[in-house]
Formats: sequence, structure tokens, C-alpha cells
Amino acid sequence: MGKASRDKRDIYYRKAKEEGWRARSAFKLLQIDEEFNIFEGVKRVVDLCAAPGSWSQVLSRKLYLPSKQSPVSKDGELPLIVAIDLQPMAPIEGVIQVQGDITNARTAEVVIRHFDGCKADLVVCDGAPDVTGLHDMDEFVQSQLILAAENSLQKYFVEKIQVFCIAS
Ligand SMILES: C[S@@+](CC[C@H](N)C(=O)[O-])C[C@H]1O[C@@H](n2cnc3c(N)ncnc32)[C@H](O)[C@@H]1O
Repeated sequence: MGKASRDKRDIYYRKAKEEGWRARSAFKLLQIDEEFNIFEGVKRVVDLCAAPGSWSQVLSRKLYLPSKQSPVSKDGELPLIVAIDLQPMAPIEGVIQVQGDITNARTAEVVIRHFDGCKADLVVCDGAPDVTGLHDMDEFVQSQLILAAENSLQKYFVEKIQVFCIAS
């Protein structure tokens, strides 16, 4: 890694610490929102491959907390945020956690139950498999993950909006 990119990494690393994000990747989602305004009107959202949880934190801070603090919103109207990962993660206010594999249809069914059978307005995905160092194998597993996420989007999750982002 060159000096310039190391410095850039450090800026985001420090900023994430200061602002209480679990990972620098929070800024990816914040930047996507700045550009495309993806959170407007969203009531049901799925965060695929969510651990350690910085994207779920963004969803909580942008969707759940403002709605909860709004004097006019009622309990039944609070946005539903479901986060899925193979790994467990520490709780985040307003985020329902599902520990599971996004390539497994049963995981999607659990999510839909949380939405009372409705589809999501928004799906975000920052999936990255553990790398083995074997390039062909890693590429294969990554492509399987992308396919699984796309299948889930089409079959189970998406009603209106679709955002799909894979970590690089
Ligand atoms: C780059 S991290 C996600 C970071 C997260 N967006 C954040 O902001 O904290 C990638 C995650 O993908 C998860 N993952 C990889 N394959 C998965 C699968 N098949 N099902 C669910 N999660 C998976 C890993 O466990 C890892 O936590």
C-alpha cells in the first residue's frame, strides 16, 4: 500500500473511531446515500453480510433513531431493519439480527417473517467471504456470494429500490 492510500485509510479509520462507527466502511454507505438519497421513505431494509455492523449503525442512525425520536411517529410505524451475517455482532438499537448464511433460502424466509410477509424497500450488501489466498477459489466463492445475494434480491426482498454493493 502506497503512502497516499495509507494516509487516506488512516483518515477514515480515525474518523470512524471519533464518530463511533464500528468500521470505516460506514462511510461507503453514507457516501452512497449522499449521492443517491437511498433512505428516503424506506420502512423495511435488509443489511446482507452485516458484521461487525457499521452499515447497520448507519441504518439505525439514519432511519430508526430519527423516526423513534419524531414526536409524530407511532410504534407500529418505526422502520424495520434486519441484519444478516454468518458472525454474531453486538446489538445495535433498532436492528434485528439474524445469524445465518445469505446463500441459504431459509435465512431469507426468516427475514420475511420479520417483515410480516412484506418485501423490503431497500437491500444493502457489503459481502466479502474470508479469503484463502488461492485466487481461483477466492474468486469462485466471491462470485457465489454475489449470485446468492442477487437471487435473494429478486426472489425475496426487493419491492421498489435496489442497492447492491460488494466490498472490494
Ligand atoms: C466486509 S464485511 C461487512 C462489513 C459490514 N458491512 C460493516 O459495515 O460492518 C463482510 C461480511 O460478509 C460476511 N459474509 C461472508 N459470506 C457470508 C454469507 N454467505 N452469509 C452471510 N454473511 C457472509 C462475513 O461474515 C463478513 O462479516
